[in-house]
Amino acid sequence: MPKTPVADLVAGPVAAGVPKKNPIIVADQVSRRFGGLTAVDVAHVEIPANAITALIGPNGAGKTTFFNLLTGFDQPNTGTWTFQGQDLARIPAYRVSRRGMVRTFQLTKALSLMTVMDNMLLGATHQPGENMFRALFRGGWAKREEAITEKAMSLLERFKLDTKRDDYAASLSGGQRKLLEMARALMSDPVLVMLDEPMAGVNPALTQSLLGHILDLKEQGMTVLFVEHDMHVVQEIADWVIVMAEGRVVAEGPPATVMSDPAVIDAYLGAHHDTDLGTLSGQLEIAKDMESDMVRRDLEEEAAEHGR
Ligand SMILES: Nc1ncnc2c1ncn2[C@@H]1O[C@H](COP(=O)(O)OP(=O)(O)OP(=O)(O)O)[C@@H](O)[C@H]1O
Repeated sequence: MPKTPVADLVAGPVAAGVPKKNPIIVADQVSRRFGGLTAVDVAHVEIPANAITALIGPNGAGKTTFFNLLTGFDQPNTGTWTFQGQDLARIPAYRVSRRGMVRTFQLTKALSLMTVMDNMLLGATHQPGENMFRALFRGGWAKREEAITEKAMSLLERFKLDTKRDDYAASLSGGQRKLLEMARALMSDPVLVMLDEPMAGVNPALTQSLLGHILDLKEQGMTVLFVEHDMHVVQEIADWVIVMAEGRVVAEGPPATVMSDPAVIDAYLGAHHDTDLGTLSGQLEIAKDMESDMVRRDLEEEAAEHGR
């Protein structure tokens, strides 16, 4: 899948907050404070439709909090945003997903104790317009269930998880869990897929396959917004990169431009004074550090969850 040319994405000079030709999300003055800490303070940002956008930034920059706000899992102190032109601020998460905006999570303990197939069927409850009671009253529940199961099977085949359908999600490897999260998200035919660190905890054998699946989403007409620490991944698949630091959007642009932007280098400087930040390889070194941190945390959490 070729990268989308910058000229097709932006409707102004490349800079933080630049308007997009075809924005799927437009956010204004979005802030979230935790006590005295301002975790998110985004003046204006637009996410381009039908493209893959990476949201990057040092640890604690506010990326996950911003994701949580956009998807209704957290409430802002101030701000408004639209999704496909519709006001979405303060709409609860389950309604957000019905409108076609889904996100992935690390699988929670409860979901780990369900089978792979049950996880998929759970994803279907977020179908746009889907409502169990409505389906029952229409008398088409059995048919509907059959169709949902078929859809789940075909997605599991696509993600090479079909042989695991009756296994508990807890028994999957870190990478397979990521695939399951993505497959589950697709059960609701989303317009926008938001992936929070899709590569964290994924071993190299599955990395290429995951990248391929993300590129496929774009090819199928979906928009992808993902948080990622691995700059190799960002370089490889992102059409556009948005950089957050201390809650703000400090830079935006195509991957190559952003990586050499002084504001981005400054944003990463705090924790890494010794690294040569003037070069891409220096930045990649930082990214690898951060990634291994994420991988370690992910593995520790997984081990703690399973009492291993
Ligand atoms: N529920 C919370 N209560 C208090 N502080 C929080 C809460 N959630 C996030 N924070 C703080 O808000 C800031 C932004 O955190 P956030 O997790 O959004 O950053 P991030 O960019 O996603 O970081 P990372 O790359 O490490 O995941 C951090 O200082 C964090 O400690």
